[in-house]
Amino acid sequence: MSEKLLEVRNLNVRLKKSGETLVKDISFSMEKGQTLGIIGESGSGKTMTGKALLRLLNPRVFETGGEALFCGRNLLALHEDEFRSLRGKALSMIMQNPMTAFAPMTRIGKQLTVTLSAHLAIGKKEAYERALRALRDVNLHQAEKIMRSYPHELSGGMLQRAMIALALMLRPKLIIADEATSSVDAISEEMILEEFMKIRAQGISLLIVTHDFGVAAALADHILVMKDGCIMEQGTARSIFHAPRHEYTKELMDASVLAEVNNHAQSF
Ligand SMILES: Nc1ncnc2c1ncn2[C@@H]1O[C@H](COP(=O)(O)OP(=O)(O)OP(=O)(O)O)[C@@H](O)[C@H]1O
Repeated sequence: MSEKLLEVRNLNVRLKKSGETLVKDISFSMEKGQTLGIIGESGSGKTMTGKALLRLLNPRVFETGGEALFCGRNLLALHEDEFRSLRGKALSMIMQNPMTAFAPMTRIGKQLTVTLSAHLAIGKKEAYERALRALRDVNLHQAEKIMRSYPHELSGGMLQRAMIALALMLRPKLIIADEATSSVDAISEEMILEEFMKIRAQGISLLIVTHDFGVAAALADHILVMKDGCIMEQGTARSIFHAPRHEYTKELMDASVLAEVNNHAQSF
């Protein structure tokens, strides 16, 4: 029998001040090893959904309701300490802007080793060796040099890979990736997609937030389509791509194909 990894029930996000609801009682679930793509146009509530699950929304601004059971524990209700020990270890994230994942004034190596030491009972040398291995695993060959570098000394694509290394280091059960390829060039995008494919092959579940049908098509086995904070449709990638039921999904797919063609045309 398949094992539930994440079960989201009636998740909602509201702006405290205006009372506006940005995510409207959405429900979905993920099985172990599954890759789910959340797709929708700008402003549809994809990022809010990912951030709500990771508890990254400022509680002074946003109110989050509903349940998000991760391995049976409600992420939204866990005590801060419990949640912190889960985030990074069992649950990690890859964001659109890798600069937000790293502290700007601390060398990459220090950030990786501190993360490892915070979660595992290992010494400094072991942490250093593991961090090096994690960087090499994502094809960052000059790993020693990268360990000595500050975030601003790396290219966008390299930093994105370093962030993937950081996310993978503790062998999480689930990685939430938000527009992870949006801020890099086409070559880096291709490489990052390859890294995601490797992550999938290791049986780690992925929740991919993207506006790009191409990214979702390359990676996801299940798709959830969002609009105005609601789920318009969800199902296997095959069913969504081959027989979309909703007009909005068709429009999104057409827009994505058009963008792809335009990108291609610009490269000539
Ligand atoms: N800090 C904020 N304060 C108030 N409203 C916000 C804030 N951030 C986002 N929103 C609103 O929440 C809604 C959902 O935004 P969200 O960022 O989740 O969209 P998205 O689907 O991820 O789009 P994009 O791909 O452009 O990031 C939008 O209407 C947006 O204007």
